[in-house]
Amino acid sequence: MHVHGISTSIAIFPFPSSTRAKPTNLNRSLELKLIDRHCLLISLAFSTTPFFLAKFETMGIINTNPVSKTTVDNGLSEVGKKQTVRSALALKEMRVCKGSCWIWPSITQRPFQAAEIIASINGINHSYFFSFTLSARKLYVYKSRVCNKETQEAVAMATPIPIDTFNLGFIGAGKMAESIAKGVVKSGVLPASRIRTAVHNDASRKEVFSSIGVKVFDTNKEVVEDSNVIIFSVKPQVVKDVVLQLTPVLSKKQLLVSVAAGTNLSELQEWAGHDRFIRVMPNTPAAVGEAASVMSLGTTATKEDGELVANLFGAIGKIWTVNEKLFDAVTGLSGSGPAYIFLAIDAMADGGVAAGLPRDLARGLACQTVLGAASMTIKTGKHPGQLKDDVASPGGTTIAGIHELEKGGFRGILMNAIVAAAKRGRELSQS
Ligand SMILES: NC(=O)C1=CN([C@@H]2O[C@H](COP(=O)(O)OP(=O)(O)OC[C@H]3O[C@@H](n4cnc5c(N)ncnc54)[C@H](O)[C@@H]3O)[C@@H](O)[C@H]2O)C=CC1
Ligand SMILES: O=C(O)[C@@H]1CCC=N1
Repeated sequence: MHVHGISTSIAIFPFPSSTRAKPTNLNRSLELKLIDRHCLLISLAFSTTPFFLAKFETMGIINTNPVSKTTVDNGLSEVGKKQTVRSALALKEMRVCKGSCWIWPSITQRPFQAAEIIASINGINHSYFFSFTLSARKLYVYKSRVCNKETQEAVAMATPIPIDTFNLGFIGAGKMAESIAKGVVKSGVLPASRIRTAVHNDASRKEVFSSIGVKVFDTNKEVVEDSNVIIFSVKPQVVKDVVLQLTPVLSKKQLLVSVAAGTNLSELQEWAGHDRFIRVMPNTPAAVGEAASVMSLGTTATKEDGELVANLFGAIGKIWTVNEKLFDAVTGLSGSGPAYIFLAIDAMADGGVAAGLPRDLARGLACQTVLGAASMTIKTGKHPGQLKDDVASPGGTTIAGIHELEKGGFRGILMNAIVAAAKRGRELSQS
């Protein structure tokens, strides 16, 4: 977050008066901005642009990483440290951090080191440190928790979700929520007592969730008020209304997640007035710990938020992080995919029955065959075409079966199904 439009006056402190009078690149390298009565922004401009990066490297103020100048660095040089000390002393002189003070170093090494120095000189307790990226390469010091609404929001957004005690709430007690809840409880990653939901019209859903041990409220509002992480698991057609209805009770301390197909992060964030959002596309095998999920982080979801969601969905299957533009394709493949395979299993079982097998045996064989083939593809890492060749003996049974599948356009049909589902996801996002 940038500190939008609340600059009332600017004071540049840590440099000798001669340089203060006539700003140079050097004195712009470290400045304190008084951004309101209680808030200060320390802008470490020497790391903001490649131009200054190069400039201050030449001046010997910073040590940049020879490999990457944007992500990792070697920390402050001795000169840079001295500058930071001067800046910290100026802060001390101003008594900015007397009492409480919040400090946000950004993710790179230099601001973090500078934060350490400033904290130590000003007696800021480390518990007030947030490794939260308010701005890629800046450092913010706030005198009090509540400088103004924006600061309050920044504090809330920087508040980590309590990993060991957080409550998980589902808005929409449907099939997908049930699969996730069952999987999460079964995996042991979260006890049922920390999961909440509310039933809407269908009262039978209450029993389904209660039997898992999930706390079922009467209203969505109660779910929101009692949850740190909230998963929107209603249908795409109603997700907008549901989010809008809950916006007044959402807090920026909460992490929001949506599993709705065809609903973009930008829309979700706008409706919720809340950027701490993560979009996930799971699938129902979550219920048995075998989900295939992908996720994409919203604007202010933190690295820790991403880890929390990855941990949650990782406990009920596999999860990948992808660019959000891939979501419709993912929805067509893995989101909807279990249905294609259930259809295939059913059809294979029917084929077995047609060939003379008892129904139970036919279904068991079909299921285990699908499971075995998927597992073998993953475990061997071999191309599925190679594995297919290994099954099909010359002039044998398999190639006779494959011949029939190919005549019916088996592969093309499956490909079309995924493309059609992806297209439908795109349509939903545009409607
Ligand atoms: N079912 C699946 O395999 C997958 C579903 N999804 C997504 O998950 C979401 C939910 O899908 P399903 O669970 O299949 O649907 P579902 O119809 O089983 O569940 C939706 C639930 O939301 C409830 N609901 C409706 N209006 C509500 C409101 N105003 N407040 C609270 N609850 C309300 C309904 O009563 C229903 O129980 C959808 O957005 C879907 O795109 C994503 C991946 C896979
Ligand atoms: O059919 C649907 O729309 C949802 C999304 C992915 C799976 N089920």
